[in-house]
Amino acid sequence: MASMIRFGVQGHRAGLPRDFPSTAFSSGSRTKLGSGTALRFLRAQAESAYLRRRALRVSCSKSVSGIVVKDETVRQHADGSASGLSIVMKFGGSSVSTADRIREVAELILTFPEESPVIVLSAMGKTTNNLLLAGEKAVTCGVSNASDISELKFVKQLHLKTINELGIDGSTISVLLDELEQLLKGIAMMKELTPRTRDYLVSFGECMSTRIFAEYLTQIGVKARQYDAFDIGFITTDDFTNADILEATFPAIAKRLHGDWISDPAIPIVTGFLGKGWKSCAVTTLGRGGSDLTATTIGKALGLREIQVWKDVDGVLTCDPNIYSNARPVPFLTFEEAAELAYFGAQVLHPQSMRPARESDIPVRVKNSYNPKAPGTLITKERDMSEAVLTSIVLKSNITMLDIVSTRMLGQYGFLAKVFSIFEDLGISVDSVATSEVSVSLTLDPSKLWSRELIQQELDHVVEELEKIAVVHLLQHRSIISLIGNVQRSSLILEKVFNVLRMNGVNVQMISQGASKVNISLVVNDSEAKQCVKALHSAFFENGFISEAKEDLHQNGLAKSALFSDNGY
Ligand SMILES: Nc1ncnc2c1ncn2[C@@H]1O[C@H](COP(=O)(O)OP(=O)(O)O)[C@@H](O)[C@H]1O
Ligand SMILES: N[C@@H](CC(=O)OP(=O)(O)O)C(=O)O
Repeated sequence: MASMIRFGVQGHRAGLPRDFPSTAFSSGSRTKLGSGTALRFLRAQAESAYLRRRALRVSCSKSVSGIVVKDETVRQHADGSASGLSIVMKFGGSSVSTADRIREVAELILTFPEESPVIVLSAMGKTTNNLLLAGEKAVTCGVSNASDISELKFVKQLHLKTINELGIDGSTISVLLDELEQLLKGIAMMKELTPRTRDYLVSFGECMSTRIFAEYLTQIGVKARQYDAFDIGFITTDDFTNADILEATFPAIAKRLHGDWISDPAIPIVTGFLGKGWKSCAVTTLGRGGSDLTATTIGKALGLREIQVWKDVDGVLTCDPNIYSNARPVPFLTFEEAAELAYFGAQVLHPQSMRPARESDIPVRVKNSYNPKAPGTLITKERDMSEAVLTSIVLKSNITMLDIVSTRMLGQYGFLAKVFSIFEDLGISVDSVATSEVSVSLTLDPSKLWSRELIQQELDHVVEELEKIAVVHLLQHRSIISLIGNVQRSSLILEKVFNVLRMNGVNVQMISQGASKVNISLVVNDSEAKQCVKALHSAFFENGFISEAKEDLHQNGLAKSALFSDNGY
């Protein structure tokens, strides 16, 4: 077995200071990594750890000439970088779906020897979906059949096969798999799957993937330490299945990760998606895709240089590639644009994930773990908008829309206030709104619910309440097409949009240009939505629209001096 990199061990080698760590990397390791890459990484890690320890010692020493060094070190401490942890790299389920993928991700991390990353992992492949299905089946299958649930078998087989192929000790995973089976039997016995149990159930996915990855790194000679987010200070609300991170999380995780690294440096491997409810002390989850939020939270807590989220696509794309394969990468986005995009349905980022990054102004890079050379998307506070027109088109389907018309006469004040107080009382939030004095059209936000669909009972209740003050039309099976871009140029965008939609025989049922300045939303029928997205994509990104937009900009004298590139985003 390969020996580990050990920081701070005694030993003196030629040309190095007495306290320089000895770095060992066994040539007999089972790893497929190029030994050059791994050695470079290990050596750079050892060097930077040595320099860091030295800097810390210097800052504490009375004989230091000048306080600058000390101040600098203290500042670095405050923003986390003195710990040497410089970036956070999050890998989603698709990036760690098999043993081969885990090897490739390990190699990818080691190709950045100058970085000391915190790693955040999601569950392997489709494990979360399988665990959820297994839980649903357990409710009705009976205790004696729980062990035979096909999704449980699949999850077991995937993890055992991975351990086997990586050649790591699987004892901790076997224990977790046994616990998982026991849990499903418990659900079968109770014939009930509460949101709290659901969260505990899905947590097995991340708990297993991170243990496997940490053990694999250890085996190839890279010192790593696994962390369960709920044990290191990820404190959340008790909204099971969709918990919010509380402020106390930031100092808690900084203290833990920073402290451990200083006393015994090892790459932290943290479970994405999970937290601990502040009242219940039970495991919570941050909503589907929540590992992105784990990564940005760690980035903010430690004041890291960059947050990287590694996916299976070349960054944020001009539209969902599953809808239209001509989608292409968007090189730059602002936090605001990325947040709107995520909120309005682009699966690529968790809706809340931009908040910690924006608050701490840490750039987020979306990269492809299958194609690391692709530049990806860089998300920052500001970007040059002089050339920007449309950036991305997002589709959110199966939306419910309400047309609400006041039964009172014109001039009645307080109508909108009443409408929104009903939504507040029922705990339902609203996506897009268009209003007149006596009517309001709005779409309901389904994102707070696990299934992402409002249940009929809730809808009936909303309508019942609203009908006390208005005539209400409930319109289901609608889609919101969100146009993320430079709303300063909305006339140009809308001219094109309405041309395209008219040519395709589509009527827009609601339009909303929000205060955000980056988003115009259109509501159309579900049945027409995908076709609209394709047509809009072709018109904006494929058929010379960018040249038209440049021409328009010149003619209108909005930015005569702006220099245009061929890239029209
Ligand atoms: N605008 C978009 N840009 C990029 N990917 C998108 C977009 N809209 C939807 N997607 C989908 O999001 C997927 C990546 O997000 P996700 O599955 O959450 O990644 P991971 O599990 O690796 O974190 C892509 O494979 C793609 O199918
Ligand atoms: N495993 C969780 C959390 C997550 O973030 O996953 P991913 O990074 O694969 O989207 C989920 O499937 O929701």
